Amino acid sequence: MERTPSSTVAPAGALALAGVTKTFPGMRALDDVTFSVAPGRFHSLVGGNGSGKSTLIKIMAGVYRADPGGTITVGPHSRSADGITPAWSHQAGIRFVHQDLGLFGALSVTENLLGPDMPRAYRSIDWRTAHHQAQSVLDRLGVPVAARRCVRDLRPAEATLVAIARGLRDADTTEVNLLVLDEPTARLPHTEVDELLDRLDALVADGQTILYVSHRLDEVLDHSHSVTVLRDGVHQTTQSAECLDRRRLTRLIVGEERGILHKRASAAADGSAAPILRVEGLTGGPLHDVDLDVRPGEIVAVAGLVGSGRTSLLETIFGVHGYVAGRVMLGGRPIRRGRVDAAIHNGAAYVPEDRARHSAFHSLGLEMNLSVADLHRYLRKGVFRRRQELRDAVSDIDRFSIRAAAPDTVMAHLSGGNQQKAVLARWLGQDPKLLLLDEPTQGVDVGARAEIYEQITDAARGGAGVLLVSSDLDELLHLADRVYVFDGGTPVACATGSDITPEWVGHTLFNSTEDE
Ligand SMILES: Nc1ncnc2c1ncn2[C@@H]1O[C@H](COP(=O)(O)OP(=O)(O)OP(=O)(O)O)[C@@H](O)[C@H]1O
Repeated sequence: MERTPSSTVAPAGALALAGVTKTFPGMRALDDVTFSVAPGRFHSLVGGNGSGKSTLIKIMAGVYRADPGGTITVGPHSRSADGITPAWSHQAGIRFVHQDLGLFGALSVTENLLGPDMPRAYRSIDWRTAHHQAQSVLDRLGVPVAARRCVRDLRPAEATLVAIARGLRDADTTEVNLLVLDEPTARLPHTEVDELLDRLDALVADGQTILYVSHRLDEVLDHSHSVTVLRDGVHQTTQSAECLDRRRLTRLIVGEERGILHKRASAAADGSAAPILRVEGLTGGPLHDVDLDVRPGEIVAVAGLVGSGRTSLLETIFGVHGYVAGRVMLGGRPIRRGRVDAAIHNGAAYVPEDRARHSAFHSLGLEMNLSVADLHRYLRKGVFRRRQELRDAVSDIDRFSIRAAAPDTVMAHLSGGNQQKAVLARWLGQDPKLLLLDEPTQGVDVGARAEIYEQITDAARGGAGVLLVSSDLDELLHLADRVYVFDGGTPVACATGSDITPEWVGHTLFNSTEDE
């Protein structure tokens, strides 16, 4: 392992990047990025979609090779950025927790923590010692989870803490200089976010350096000591979080010219109009006797904890799943159960939560991903109007601030947030009668978030009904005319207009689960 000369040795736990550049074909993802992080700090790395955050992390992990010229220093270990391998990264004491936690759901916490290092007795596993070892790691790190539990039974915050504990399990015997967390709260219900962040604060108080990637600016501002902002692959600033507020940080991320989110004016729904969506007695899968409706121009939100049936509700309405009882009416007409084509034909559009897996065509170009829901628009007399498709793609790219090298860039080469924007653009461009949106701004940057809210509000203003699932409390408060709280696959409470308050949402969510 290379070492820095003693005069430039960074203190243990510190990170220093100098001149890190990464070029993909047709795209400079990182341009001469230089910044450093002091040891024992909670340091956030923020930036718009496609600004280069993941690329930087992948270089530090040895997944991508940087262009020649840069250097990365972690504690006393230093290496040219184009020479980093996964083995060097591990030896230098960098540990990663990715958004996909990489845990094995069917296995116990102990097995996930110890992996190949499970203690053995004769020819089998010494389970007693294994659970004991795993439990002492969890206890040392203050993770309130029993080692014997099965990972699939953990709440999302608990699972994230177990993934962190796996990264730090050897921190008492080996050097762990840096813990890198890639959007760890993106998939957490808002009720569990504080639990995770409090634990991270405690780790930092014990001296752990954390590099925290997030689009959630309130978390960044409330918990970080310092913040680095990337924009379009260029380092904008590294400064103390104390010098920043939400407005300044937003400006640094999106540039001066982009607006900041404003409160939605008021509900625009026509109370006398017939519902665009009516769900009656819907029962099937986790859903139980669900009644709800959405009127034209109305944004109806569904809140609930993980497992409350929120996503199943949208999937069932869209025909992804069948059901055993009840009915779904779109525009006054019953929709055949389990038929996505019937739902689309009757004006429904669906943006799923896991867009990367369920909605993006990774090997196709961006322009095809945008046009795929309405291909016949481009067919004239049997000829496919390819140029028009590309022109429309250019306009969507501009409208949704999608960062791509070209309109026909392969989808797999877009950043996660840009893939999400593309899927949203695909459906919002259709003028649907009913928009089914599952966590529409998860992983989307602060500038595009405002844009997406405007598009959703515009769709409602144009007469569409919107059924929105969101774990983001601000999003619910900003957009919803009406909120249903789900628990155990059924609505347990509903509030409208000014009755939708953070207290009401929190109280209803917790009380409904306590009653179980
Ligand atoms: N394998 C690849 N091939 C080509 N271009 C790529 C590849 N990976 C990333 N890029 C490009 O590099 C740029 C930076 O992407 P990156 O994934 O680092 O962004 P990010 O800041 O993590 O964004 P997000 O917040 O959306 O996750 C993007 O424009 C992306 O399209």
